[in-house]
Order: sequence, then C-alpha cells, then structure tokens
Amino acid sequence: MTAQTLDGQATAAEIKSDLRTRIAALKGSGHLPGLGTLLVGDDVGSQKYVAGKHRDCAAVGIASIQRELPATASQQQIEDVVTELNEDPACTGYIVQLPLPRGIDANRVLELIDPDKDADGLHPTNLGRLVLGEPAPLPCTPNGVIRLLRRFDVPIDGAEVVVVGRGVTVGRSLPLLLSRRSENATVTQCHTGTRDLAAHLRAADIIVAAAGVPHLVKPEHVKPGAAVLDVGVSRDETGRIVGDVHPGVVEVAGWLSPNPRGVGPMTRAMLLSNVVEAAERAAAQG
Ligand SMILES: Nc1nc2c(c(=O)[nH]1)N[C@@H](CN(C=O)c1ccc(C(=O)N[C@@H](CCC(=O)O)C(=O)O)cc1)CN2
Repeated sequence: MTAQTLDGQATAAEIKSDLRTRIAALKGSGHLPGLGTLLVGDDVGSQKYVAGKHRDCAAVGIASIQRELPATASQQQIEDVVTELNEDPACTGYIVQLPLPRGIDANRVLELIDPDKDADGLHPTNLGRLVLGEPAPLPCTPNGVIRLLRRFDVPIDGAEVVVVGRGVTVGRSLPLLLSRRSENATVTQCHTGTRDLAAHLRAADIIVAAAGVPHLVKPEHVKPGAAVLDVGVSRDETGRIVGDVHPGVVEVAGWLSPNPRGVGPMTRAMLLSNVVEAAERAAAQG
C-alpha cells in the first residue's frame, strides 16, 4: 500500500482563495483585517514562519503589522509591544511567535494579549471557551489538522486517535477539538511519560505526531491503512526539516501528510482564517 498524500499546500491554497473572496466582501464595512506579529530573537525557523505569514497576508489582502525585538529583549519590552498591539486599531488580530527566548515568561505574555485580538487562539480565555464549547478562535495547527483530515475524507467519527505530544500549540488542544461532538473521535494523548507508546500507536486509526522527535513513528508502529499526520519539526545539520514520522510509513499508512507541505501551510491558512472571522464578526456587529 502507498499512502494517499494529505496535501496541505494545495488545501491551504483552496482555503486562501475562499478567504480572498471573503476579504473582498468586507471592503466598505470599515472592518478590514490586519494581522500583527511579534517576533523576538533570531531563531531561523521562527523568522521563516513569520515571513510566510506576512507573504500569505499580502497574497489574500490582509494588512500586515510586523514587530521585532532582539533576543536580549526584557519581559517588560515584550509586554510593551503586546500592549501597543492591543491598542492599535489597524491590528485586528495578532500573534506572538513561539517559542520566546529563555528566561521570558511566555504564559504572562500570552495572558496579556487582548482575547478579542488573539489570532492564535492561545489566550487562556479562548482556550477556556474551547473547553466550554463556546465560540472562540481555534488554535491554528490543531484546526489545520482537522481541516486536512476532512478535506481528504479521512473518517474521524468514532476513530481511535493518538496524539503524541503535549505542547501548548498542538498537543494540549488537539484532543479537545477531536473529542467535540462534531468530530466525535476517541483520543489518547501520549507523551514522554507514556509507558508503551508503540502499543498505543499500533491501535490507532489516526496518528498525529507532534513530539519533535525525529522519526519517532516508524512503519512497524502503524496499523495498515491508518492516517498519519506529521507535525514535528526538527532540522538536520543542513537545516532541512526532519519530521516525527519515518519515511517508510508511506508504505503502510492509508494517508500521510508530507513534511514540509503538510500541516505547516495549514497552520498558516488557519491563522488567516481566524483573522478574517474576527473581522467578519466585527462587521456584523456594525
Ligand atoms: N504563536 C505561534 N507560534 C508557533 C506556532 C503557532 O501556531 N503559533 N506553531 C509553530 C510554528 N508555525 C507557526 O507559527 C509554523 C510552522 C510551520 C509552518 C510552515 O509553513 N512550514 C513549511 C516549511 C517551512 C520551512 O521550510 O521551514 C511547511 O511545512 O511546508 C508555518 C508555521 C511554532 N510556533
């Protein structure tokens, strides 16, 4: 068996095309979307991701506001920029690129974001709304994973899903999303404390690998025909991406997300979608 490719690049392009139309419809409403980003430090991966977010904005017609601070920035300097973005009317939604440099209290920074401008869905109020089943911007990568599964008709209702990882951007919230009534999956969250990861993986209909451990999921861990999504990003000595999923999994899985061009572009598309939805909500309120 050769797995069907869960093509995130093509799916994100479809989503962006739809967003372009919706943004055009907002013209004249006085609620044009503007995405802000705050990048602290010089991590090459983070610089690439933020640059990609602004390229996407230009491509769909969202205004861009870019703020950068050096790796030596203090907690106070970072919080001052967050306060400035909270108050900037041109910035309708924004993100603080993670991870922040060592020594910075990232939770304090996230808590300072105005929940109505939280384009990442990572503010505690919005994560709380997600738990309560209230409308909220959804965390981008988890939402992108679900959109990708739906786009390729991977059965989610009743599926046994294993999410590997418990980080704030993916692992924490993806099980919440997948276990909503609308998705109806049964989710097991695995992490470094899981005693027999291989046994959990072998029983899964869908595996989402977000541990950041190169080639953690090997062909012998995958039930034939299962869907496997590779969210992990490590880099080899040449800077090339090495995912959490061993390349040999393509021979066993029913569906496989490539990495790059799988979940990454979906993350960016879901960010744009959160920004546009917020502008539409504001326009509807007049
Ligand atoms: N504030 C946030 N920080 C981080 C998030 C997040 O959702 N919000 N997630 C990740 C990084 N991330 C988004 O910011 C992200 C990761 C990957 C991509 C992407 O398009 N990747 C490309 C490959 C790019 C490359 O060559 O390096 C792909 O997969 O095709 C976009 C965004 C951590 N931080």
